[in-house]
Amino acid sequence: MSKVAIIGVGLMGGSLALCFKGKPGIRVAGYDISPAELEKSLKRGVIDTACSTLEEAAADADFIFLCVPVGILEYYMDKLLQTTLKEGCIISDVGSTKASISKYARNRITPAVHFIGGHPMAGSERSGVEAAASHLYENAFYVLTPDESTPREAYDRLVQLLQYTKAQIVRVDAKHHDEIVGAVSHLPHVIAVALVNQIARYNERDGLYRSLAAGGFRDITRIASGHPDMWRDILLNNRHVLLRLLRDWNGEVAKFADLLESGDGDGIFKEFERAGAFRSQLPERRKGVITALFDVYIDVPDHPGIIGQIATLLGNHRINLSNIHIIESRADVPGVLRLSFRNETDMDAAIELLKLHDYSVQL
Ligand SMILES: NC(=O)C1=CN([C@@H]2O[C@H](COP(=O)(O)OP(=O)(O)OC[C@H]3O[C@@H](n4cnc5c(N)ncnc54)[C@H](O)[C@@H]3O)[C@@H](O)[C@H]2O)C=CC1
Ligand SMILES: O=C(O)C(=O)Cc1ccc(O)cc1
Repeated sequence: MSKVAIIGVGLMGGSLALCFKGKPGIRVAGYDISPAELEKSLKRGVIDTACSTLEEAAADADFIFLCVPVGILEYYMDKLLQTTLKEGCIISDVGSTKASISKYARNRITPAVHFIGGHPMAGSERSGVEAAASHLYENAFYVLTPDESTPREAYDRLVQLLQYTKAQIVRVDAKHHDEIVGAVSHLPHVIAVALVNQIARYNERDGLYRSLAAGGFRDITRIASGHPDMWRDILLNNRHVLLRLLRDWNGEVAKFADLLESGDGDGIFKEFERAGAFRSQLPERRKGVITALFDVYIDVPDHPGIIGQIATLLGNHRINLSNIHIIESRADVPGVLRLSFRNETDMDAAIELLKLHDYSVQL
């Protein structure tokens, strides 16, 4: 029997637990600071055992996953190293930054146990065990950051366990991880928050801003709704990288201001052309560090109750919708409904079902 201990059974920890629970020879124990969250995860069948202390969860564990906010990872690392751990135990984490916790662990870990940092690059703006899902990591990248002192055997053992997540494991140096993830995840979150706050300020003078920001603006700024506690910790932890990235960002914005000031249409054209060319090379339909929504559009006759019918149809087939939005609905024009799913499997199942019920579906 292998024991897996999940410390912090929220969105990420709960999703990992769901991947492992019920697998042959695995028992999942959970610990959380919030007894209510822990009770919820036990009721939902996310963990086998709810532990009231960290020590109880860690005792005899073969794997321990720290799934708590980045700001308290070091505290838990210290606490774990003060308890009696099983020989060969692997401690990992799911924190969004990797350099500081890896360095912290390297300086303290004893030879009998191992620390291998991890970052499953999938998630959402939601939090808590209610949002946990066994498919969260499917087809996503899962970064592991072992260093030269990590025994091959321990790394392989962790990779083998993580096969249950169906994620693609990639090995990356911890500092390199923080630079890249800083650029493709942390910086976009800062920009989204700043942009939303800029518009919110204008809206104080004129409420039309909020009305016209519906739809596309709302979609492209979805990540601004991330959990403030979690993002405070991430940004502070990666602040040296972010300060550099923000200086570069200021440069990009200043370049646009210059082009506008000098009326340089050719320059503006080239900026869009360059961005479009790089963007077209980005992998499509692959889970990245910012969650993609899988959208389909269907023409719907304008009659009351249609949204309910579609939602019920999908619900009856256990297809999870993440959003539903009417794009056009006037008495004389057929409406277009946009259905958003969190993964390709749900989207494909929905397309098949809707076509079967004679809806006209477009991607
Ligand atoms: N939310 C996301 O999309 C992603 C988050 N991460 C990382 O995963 C980690 C966890 O984030 P989420 O699962 O999203 O958060 P969450 O809020 O859903 O879960 C965190 C859990 O930790 C518990 N917790 C908080 N303080 C604790 C403490 N002192 N002791 C024990 N438990 C405590 C909370 O009660 C909660 O159940 C963070 O380090 C975050 O950076 C990584 C990838 C994606
Ligand atoms: O909401 C989204 O799409 C995210 O960006 C989720 C997320 C948050 C933190 C991470 O370290 C990785 C992914």
